[in-house]
Amino acid sequence: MVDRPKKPSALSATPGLAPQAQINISHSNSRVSAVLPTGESVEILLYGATIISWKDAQGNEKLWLSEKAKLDASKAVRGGIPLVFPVFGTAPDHEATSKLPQHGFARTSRWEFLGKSTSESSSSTDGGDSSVKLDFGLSTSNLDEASKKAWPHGFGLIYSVTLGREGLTTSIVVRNEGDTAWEFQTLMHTYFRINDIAAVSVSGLEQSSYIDKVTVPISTTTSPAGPVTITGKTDRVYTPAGGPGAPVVISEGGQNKFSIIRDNMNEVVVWNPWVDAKSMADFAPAEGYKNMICVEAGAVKGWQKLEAGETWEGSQVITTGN
Ligand SMILES: O=P(O)(O)OC[C@H]1O[C@H](O)[C@H](O)[C@@H](O)[C@@H]1O
Repeated sequence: MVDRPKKPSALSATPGLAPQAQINISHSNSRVSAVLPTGESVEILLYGATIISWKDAQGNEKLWLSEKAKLDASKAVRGGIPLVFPVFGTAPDHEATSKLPQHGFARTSRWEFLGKSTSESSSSTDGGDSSVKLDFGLSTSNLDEASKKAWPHGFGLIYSVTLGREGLTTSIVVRNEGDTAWEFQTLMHTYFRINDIAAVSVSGLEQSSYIDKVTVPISTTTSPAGPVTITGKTDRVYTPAGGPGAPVVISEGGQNKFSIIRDNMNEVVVWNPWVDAKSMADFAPAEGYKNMICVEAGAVKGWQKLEAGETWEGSQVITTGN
């Protein structure tokens, strides 16, 4: 027997063979998932291009998903990261979008998976992909007849989900593919999973103007100097004073859990339905409002206008831990 003290053992010794992110298409071509060699993972429904799971290397879920969320394309998903476009809420006074359902059609339309556009390899000795980017597309031709009729504009969206070891980035490119100008709003409706809402605080929203959608009538005010805590039904549209580049941080028990920085998304919506969750048919368990907080990056105050042929891009970068 030949002794081979230096037999090749590590794939990472050969850069071309470094472990890659694994992409899997499942559930009759209706879901896409990606797993990094280090174990982080993300799962996306083509229905709405809704991210329904994001786990760290240890398998800990980062997003809250209702136990009664519909994942069969019958209703917008309650949890994960639904994508709002071209209207946030409803806009009865904005004629061009007034016929659309709450939060528009992007979250209830079937997107196309455009594939893995890039992956980055780590240069460290453990080798392998340290991130992977998945692209999804939606354009006028993908819409059902009702949506086309309600919003008869030529458009194209590319939504990119980048899974990394440190976090998750979502970005959207909006393009006017028609021959007249139109306006839109967009938002990434992230449901963060937390253990106990009573221990959660959100910083980065201090001394910022916000619209309070819970008061009757809706009011606009400026937040105090301290971080935001949630002690009842909360539905606010903040324009953080620090601008998109200043992090909005969700802490629990004094520990940073998530940090969000934004590009071109000037607003941050903070939503927790509190005990109203009990009257939402797809919200389960009813006490689940204690385990979630929506902190949503968006461009939702006023409208983004695109002339024919123009594009707009917005994104959020979510990192975990300190
Ligand atoms: O129930 P949905 O249509 O998914 O909306 C859920 C929530 O989305 C946003 O956070 C809005 O600010 C809320 O007013 C709304 O209740």
